[in-house]
Formats: sequence, structure tokens, C-alpha cells
Amino acid sequence: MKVLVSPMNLEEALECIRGGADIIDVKNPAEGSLGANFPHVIKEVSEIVKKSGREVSATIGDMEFKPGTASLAALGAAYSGADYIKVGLYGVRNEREVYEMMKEVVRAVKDFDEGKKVVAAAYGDYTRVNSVSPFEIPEASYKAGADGIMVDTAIKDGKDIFSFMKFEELERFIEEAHKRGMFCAIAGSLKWEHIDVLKKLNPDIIGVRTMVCESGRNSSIKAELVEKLTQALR
Ligand SMILES: O=C[C@H](O)COP(=O)(O)O
Repeated sequence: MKVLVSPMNLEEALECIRGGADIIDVKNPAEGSLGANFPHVIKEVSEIVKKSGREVSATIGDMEFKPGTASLAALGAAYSGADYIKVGLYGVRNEREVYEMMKEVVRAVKDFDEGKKVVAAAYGDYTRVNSVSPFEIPEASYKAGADGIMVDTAIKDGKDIFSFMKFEELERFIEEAHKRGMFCAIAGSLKWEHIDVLKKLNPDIIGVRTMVCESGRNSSIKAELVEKLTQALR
């Protein structure tokens, strides 16, 4: 299980590297759950992270159903150095829209570099934001050529993914990815008390920020906490 941590700047990215995170996921929490950061930040972080032999991810935002906007943002993230490009399907309402959106994002990214990985992200608390259900994304994402799928939470109010999806549902979500040859990531205000259940679920990737911040999502990521997490998952 790889550990993805979401820093918002270079300083935090260095803490992630020191703590042993596998994937450094550049994000801008001020712009939402999967808020996009600036190209220059992604580029600066990528240059350092790649020297450490780790992978870089970037979120392109909690997107409306705008395949043109999403594909252009995805190309920007890929060009700036991200190995993984995560698309928040926030304003996407159904399977057809997931397919339309992901198809254009995949095309933009893979035309630039076939080796980059595209990830479709749904929200476990989709009913709170009138978004598409996580179970409507695996087939459409696969058909669109995405490499992975993930769930996160849209509203960061302390409620974690387990408040919205049962263990069996998360297990099924992971299976839906695997049976189509995609990888699967689980995120959403994960907490220390979830370590055992995460080990049981064993997704390919877990994604965190709040858990490794010194006091809440808007404070700073600390290397000691990242290290505590990577150790706990071993
Ligand atoms: O991709 C992972 C997210 O950054 C998770 O953030 P969070 O742990 O604050 O919910």
C-alpha cells in the first residue's frame, strides 16, 4: 500500500519526503478538497521530489462538468511534472458525463506523455454535493482509458470516508477498480484509528493530509507524523 500525502508548498513537500511518503500530491486546500495548485508550485515540488526517487501527483480541482477546462488543466499538471493527474468529478452528475470528462482528460495527458497516470476521483459524501456516486465511475473511467480511481470526501468538516461508505462498499469499490486493471486509492479525512481497517482493505494507495498536519488541515504537514504513518502501515 503506497502512502500519498498532499502538501500545498515546497516546505511541506520536503516534510513528506523526510517522512517517507511514496507519492507527493501537490494540492491547494484553499481551493477545495481536490483544489488545484499553481503550475510553478507543481514544477518546483516535482524537481525536488524526483531527485528523491519518489512520484509526484497533482490535483486539478473539484471540477465542474467541463471537459475542455478539465483537459487543459490536466495537461498543465502533466507539463508541470506530475506523474499522476487527479480529476475531482465534483460537478459531474452521471456515468455518461464521467466518460466524456475522463476521455478528454486522458487524451490530453497521454498525447503529451503516455507514461503519465490519470485518476478519476469521486466523493464518498456525493449526496451532500449532488455529485456522481463512486459506483458510477469505475466502468466509465476504464472505458475512457483512466489508470486509476479514487474516493475522497468533498466537504472537509471532520467527517471521514467511513461515515459515508461502509467497509463492504469500500471493498467493492476497490474490487471494481482491480477487475478492470485499474489501481484504487482511498482518502477522506482518514484518522489514526483507521490504520487497522485500512490494512484490511488494502487499497493500492491511501491519501492523507489532515492526519499528518500538526493541528488541522490548514496547519502544516510534519515529517514525524508522515513517518509515524508509513511505519504504522508496514
Ligand atoms: O488525497 C488526499 C487528500 O488530500 C486527503 O486529505 P484529508 O486527509 O485532509 O482528507
